[in-house]
Amino acid sequence: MHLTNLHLINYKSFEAADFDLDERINCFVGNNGIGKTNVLDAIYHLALTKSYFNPITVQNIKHGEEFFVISGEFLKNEQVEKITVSAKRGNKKVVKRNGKIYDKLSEHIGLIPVVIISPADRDLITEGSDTRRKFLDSVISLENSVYFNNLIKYNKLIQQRNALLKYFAANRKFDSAALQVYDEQLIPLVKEIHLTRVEFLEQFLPIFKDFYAQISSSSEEVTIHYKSDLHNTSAAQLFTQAQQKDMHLQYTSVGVHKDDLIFTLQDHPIKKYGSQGQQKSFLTALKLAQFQFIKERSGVTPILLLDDIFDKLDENRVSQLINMVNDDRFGQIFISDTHTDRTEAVIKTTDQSYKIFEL
Ligand SMILES: Nc1ncnc2c1ncn2[C@@H]1O[C@H](COP(=O)(O)OP(=O)(O)OP(=O)(O)O)[C@@H](O)[C@H]1O
Repeated sequence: MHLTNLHLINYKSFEAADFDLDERINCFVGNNGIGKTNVLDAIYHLALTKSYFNPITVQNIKHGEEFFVISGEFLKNEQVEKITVSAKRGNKKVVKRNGKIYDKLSEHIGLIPVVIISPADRDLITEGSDTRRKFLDSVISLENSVYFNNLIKYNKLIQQRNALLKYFAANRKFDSAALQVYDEQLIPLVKEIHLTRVEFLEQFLPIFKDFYAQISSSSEEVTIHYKSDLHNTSAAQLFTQAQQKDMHLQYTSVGVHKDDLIFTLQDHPIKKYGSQGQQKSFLTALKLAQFQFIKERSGVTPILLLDDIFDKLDENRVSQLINMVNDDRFGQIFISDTHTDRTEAVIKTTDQSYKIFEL
């Protein structure tokens, strides 16, 4: 699958732009702030119906304009898929597939698999546990709709349970039986979500470690620990034990919405002890493992968006990375970089067709 052309109107910094794309490698080069990342983001937007960098739709409309349109033609299984995403101030976003408007944007997810590797991924290391859970959930959900639906049910029940705890506090009462009605519905969901996460990580971890070893060409030991209260305590016990605390806090303090992933390098948290290059290598390996996982499960090779990829990596890691993507495992790739010469020199070492767009 690949994108053959991309057309933008009033998308972020672009008034109008057209790109006829190469089937393999496309590089967008130019100075800081020129719009390289915006092009990659437009492709992400076409695939996943939202921006990777700014989920607030109106803020993706060019300043002073009323609407944006992104359209692109993908060639998938020898069929053309024309996708259009448009948004007008004050109106809902419209996504069309071959001229037909989707009733629900979620119906589009999965048609065009895309993986982005960007400096913004550092949030996965620096930010709170919800960022890492979102990543974990998005990778699993893409190929497991039961998991996705369980998560939706679970989150709804937690919201309702929290509302009940607030009601108890406001009315100075406590009804353990009413709380248990929620706990009984939550318990099987907690068990399933926890088990799916454990099983997923067992499969994902070796792929991730393998990519890290390739990029770093070293024996630096990296791993991902799945932190969860559910490893040692049953869901039923957890909810019962936390009842008093939850009453006091007025929210549910235990459950799979408190799980986290701990990223380590040589057994130490990478957040505190990893260099910038090691952190970038870690995140790149994480995203490439996501790529591999989606590819294996869906049978479709995702489009790979490499934003500012050469920044902070030493020459050795850059060349390892390029060696890796110069492989039949990968399909169409988009790269953004500030240096035309550097990009061209690196890309020329591959035996792939490429186009360079100077912005
Ligand atoms: N809604 C918008 N309307 C107009 N301009 C916008 C909008 N949103 C973002 N921009 C502009 O887009 C530019 C950023 O573009 P982008 O992030 O693609 O740059 P870049 O070429 O990747 O830069 P760098 O090399 O620094 O990463 C900024 O100048 C920003 O002001």
